[in-house]
Amino acid sequence: VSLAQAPGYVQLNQYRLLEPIGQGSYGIVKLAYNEEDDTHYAMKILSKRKLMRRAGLFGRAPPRRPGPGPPPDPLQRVYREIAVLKKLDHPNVVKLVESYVHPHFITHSEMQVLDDPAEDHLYLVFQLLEGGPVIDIPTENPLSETLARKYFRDALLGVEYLHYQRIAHRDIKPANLLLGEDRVQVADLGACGELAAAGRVSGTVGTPAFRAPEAAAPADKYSGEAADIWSLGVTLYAMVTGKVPWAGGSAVELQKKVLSEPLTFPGRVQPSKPLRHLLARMLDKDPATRATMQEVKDHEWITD
Ligand SMILES: COc1ccc(C(=O)/C=C\Nc2cc(OC)c(C(=O)O)cc2Cl)cc1
Repeated sequence: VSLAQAPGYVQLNQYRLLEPIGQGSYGIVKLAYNEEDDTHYAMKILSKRKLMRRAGLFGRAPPRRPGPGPPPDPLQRVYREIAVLKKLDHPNVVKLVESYVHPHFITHSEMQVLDDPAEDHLYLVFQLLEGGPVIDIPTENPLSETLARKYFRDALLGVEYLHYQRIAHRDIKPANLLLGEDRVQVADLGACGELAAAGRVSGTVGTPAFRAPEAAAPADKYSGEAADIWSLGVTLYAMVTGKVPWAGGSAVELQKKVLSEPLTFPGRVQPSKPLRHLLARMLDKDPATRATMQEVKDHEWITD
């Protein structure tokens, strides 16, 4: 692996790293040009140091959680994410092309992983979805219900596939619904958890405005599928109104609003009656009575 430092750009093997196209708590995503196949890709660059810091692992072993939750070591979690991504194959889930942890090749099972404690970066190469996120919120120009329905149907199929593979996404939001050749793919399994484990491991993963009210509840009440339905509901609300239903304040204050404030449709955008009904069913604060994936798929606004 050559990180040839030519003037102005970084080269990683056959990939030339170009401008940043995505940024988040996970790290950064850069446009990358592959000289071998004359094709552009999305290169997600993770910093091991940042991962360790976010997990507060410096210096002490993490408290071992009971049950099969995701491994606490964030590096192991990323390796697990890579292994999961390599096994997934669905038109509405992002495709991992290859991954590097510069500079030595260590072959783990069927994937090539570079590992070297000295180097801080971990590189994940994805097919480029040139349209980027389906919508950037907040915006005064939300999507029409027709366009939102087209994109949301794709997102539903992608999430249903993850649930079928016993995976909860746990961070669904517009930024993770990417638009490529006229279809939407679900991205970022960085927060995902096995449904079996997710049933017990609630914790505060994901993004506060999109996080289900029960995410702060005792872990036994938490269901990965129901939490994903909630986040899909907030995402659909954002696609058609241009904003999130509850916002502002600290994460704790926001969590309180999500738990206590009713769903409203202020502002000039009044969604259609069927859509308001679907949103109310997905944003039911009680996960036990919230719409299931099947109910959403069969809803009149979706099947229209
Ligand atoms: C304006 O044009 C644009 C074209 C493409 C993008 C873009 O791709 C952004 C993020 N991409 C990703 C992020 C991921 O996680 C956070 C993962 C993952 O880990 O699954 C995969 C991808 Cl691809 C942005 C703007």
